[in-house]
Amino acid sequence: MFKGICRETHNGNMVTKILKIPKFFTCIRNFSSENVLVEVNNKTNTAILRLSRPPVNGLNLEVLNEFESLLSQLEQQKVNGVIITSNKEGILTGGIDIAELQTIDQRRLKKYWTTFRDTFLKLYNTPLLTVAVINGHSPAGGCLFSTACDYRVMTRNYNIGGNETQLGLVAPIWFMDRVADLIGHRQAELAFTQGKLFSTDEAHKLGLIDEIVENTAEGLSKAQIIINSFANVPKKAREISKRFTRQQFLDKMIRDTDDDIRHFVNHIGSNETQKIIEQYMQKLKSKRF
Ligand SMILES: CCCCCCCCCC/C=C/CC(=O)SCCNC(=O)CCNC(=O)[C@H](O)C(C)(C)COP(=O)(O)OP(=O)(O)OC[C@H]1O[C@@H](n2cnc3c(N)ncnc32)[C@H](O)[C@@H]1OP(=O)(O)O
Repeated sequence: MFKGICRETHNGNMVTKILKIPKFFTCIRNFSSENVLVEVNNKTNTAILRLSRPPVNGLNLEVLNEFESLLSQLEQQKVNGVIITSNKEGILTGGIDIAELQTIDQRRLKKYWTTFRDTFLKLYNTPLLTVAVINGHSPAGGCLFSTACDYRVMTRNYNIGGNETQLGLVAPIWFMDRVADLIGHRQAELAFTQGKLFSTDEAHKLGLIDEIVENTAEGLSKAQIIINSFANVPKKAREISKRFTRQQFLDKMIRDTDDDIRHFVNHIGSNETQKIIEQYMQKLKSKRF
């Protein structure tokens, strides 16, 4: 017997069921964590990771730790590809859970930012094939994490980009670098100085995303097609090529670790930024944009 976990919503409550599935019939391996649902299709050996942290899949410390650990498990299992999406159509993630930024405790800020960077690096650096199915809004941290994937498809009529400047915050330089890799330096400069969120169409025209899809189902099947298209590419050569094309960015990010963490702690931990964050949270709650 194979044990799987199935999570369903009944009358608004999340219910977790332990399933006993005869090995012979199993086509899904399922090892979800608290905030990230995972299923691996035994036939295609492809994993789908669905962010599942109501209300907006905010990236708090727990989500980041779970995500990083699940990716490590999938690397060990040598899956053929990983598809990253949201369990809630309409929002990939609202980015960093702002509650994590509402502190001047330097040790907490340092811990959060170290984990945030490590999780991004894990995704950016994984030898696995990764496809983001952006099935909803993807501001700030959400956009950043999707740029770490090898390929991005996005459903229509949502927004993606680095909006930090609009909030009175400054995005990390490596987010700017990564976006510049995809859309070019000039467009990245305009985007970050304005804190611009792009529509799906705009993001596609610029190259921030690779393809537009109509809905999550089409996104998932498109992602599988992309993963399949690598089936005949020698695995080792693909992995080394991925590493080589990403090496320069990686080296810079690692070289700048101490400066980046210090800037984050000083920037977010200042009373001035704390006021800005507090005001933004109030606006968000009262929907005054
Ligand atoms: C000077 C040197 C500097 C050096 C480097 C420093 C580096 C600094 C790094 C700073 C980086 C920041 C990156 C980020 O990710 S910041 C977060 C940015 N995210 C956003 O601005 C998104 C805000 N949210 C939205 O736009 C919308 O909520 C949504 C995601 C489009 C969804 O809209 P929808 O209408 O469906 O839902 P609501 O708006 O009603 O939201 C539902 C409840 O969720 C709360 N919420 C939303 N987003 C967040 C969030 N990111 N964190 C925490 N909470 C969030 C919202 O308030 C609602 O709560 P309520 O039900 O209690 O009212």
